[in-house]
Amino acid sequence: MPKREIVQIHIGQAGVQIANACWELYCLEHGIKVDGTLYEWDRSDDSYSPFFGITAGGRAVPRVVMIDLEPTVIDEIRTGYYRHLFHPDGLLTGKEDAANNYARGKYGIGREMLELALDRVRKVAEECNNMEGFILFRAFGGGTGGGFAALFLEHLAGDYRKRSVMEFAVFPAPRVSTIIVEPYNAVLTTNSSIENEDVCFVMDNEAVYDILLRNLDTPRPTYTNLNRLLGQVVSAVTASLRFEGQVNVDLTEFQTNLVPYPRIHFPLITYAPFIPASKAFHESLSVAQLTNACFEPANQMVKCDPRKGR
Ligand SMILES: Nc1nc2c(ncn2[C@@H]2O[C@H](COP(=O)(O)OP(=O)(O)OP(=O)(O)O)[C@@H](O)[C@H]2O)c(=O)[nH]1
Repeated sequence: MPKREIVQIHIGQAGVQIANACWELYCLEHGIKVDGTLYEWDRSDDSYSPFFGITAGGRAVPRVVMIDLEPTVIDEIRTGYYRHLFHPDGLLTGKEDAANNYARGKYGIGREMLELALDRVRKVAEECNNMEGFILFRAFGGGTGGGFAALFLEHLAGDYRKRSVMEFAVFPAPRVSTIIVEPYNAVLTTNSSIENEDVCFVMDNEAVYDILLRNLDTPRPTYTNLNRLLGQVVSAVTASLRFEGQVNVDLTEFQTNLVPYPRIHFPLITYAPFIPASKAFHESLSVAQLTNACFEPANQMVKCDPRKGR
């Protein structure tokens, strides 16, 4: 039986910038160089195979499609450090963004991009032998991440009915926001997420910002810092999909274990330990300490109070 294969889809500015951090980390974890060649190819270790395909020439190619309605963010990848890693067909851009407008992303310019986006996903999916599902990354508050992604998800769920869809989404933060209409976009897009996805992990920038500020000695966190931390969390969540071990699971098991009712599928992520680089070599932690830390509100990736149920 071939190993499971998972296609990752990054939508909108936030989705694509998080992709930078995630794929950088996956490459480091699996010993893959910036051009896709492997540092030491141990044929018995195929832990990269859920996320990377391998060409006849021995190069690892990420199973990924990145979609944005405007070109600048993806152009940075096209010209950046990892430009040789990604398949050019997996990078899809339009000319204008959705201007933070859900309707523009869903019914306006987003609609024109839909067929092409689904086609690119189909191309990646057809190269798999045992595709298990999709992992989506986006921001609920953007016009592209909210509106276009909602439209895209409806069609994706229709085309791949039996495949799991898991998502990591940036949820609008309660107090800091760059876009005034973010809450509207998020509410509108939540419905598509409830209907068309199996599990959706939400994170908010305010919570991650506070973690960087308080626990990781980062005085002025930038999007790169936020995304690297999110990348770390995504890597930890997906480690059990990639590496062999007792907790090796597939995408459907995530759903079985974490989702009590199909429509209530927004697990809260907490992470531990957060240790700044300066202290990393001086700390030792027990399982009990780590477990307790996971129940600390300061370690949550979303600003909310679970005791109040919201
Ligand atoms: N964590 C993180 N959040 C981001 C990043 N870029 C934007 N955001 C957040 O994403 C939300 C806005 O969504 P964007 O992804 O910028 O918008 P979009 O989906 O590209 O939509 P349009 O710009 O309207 O086409 C805001 O809450 C931003 O704070 C990023 O690189 N990392």
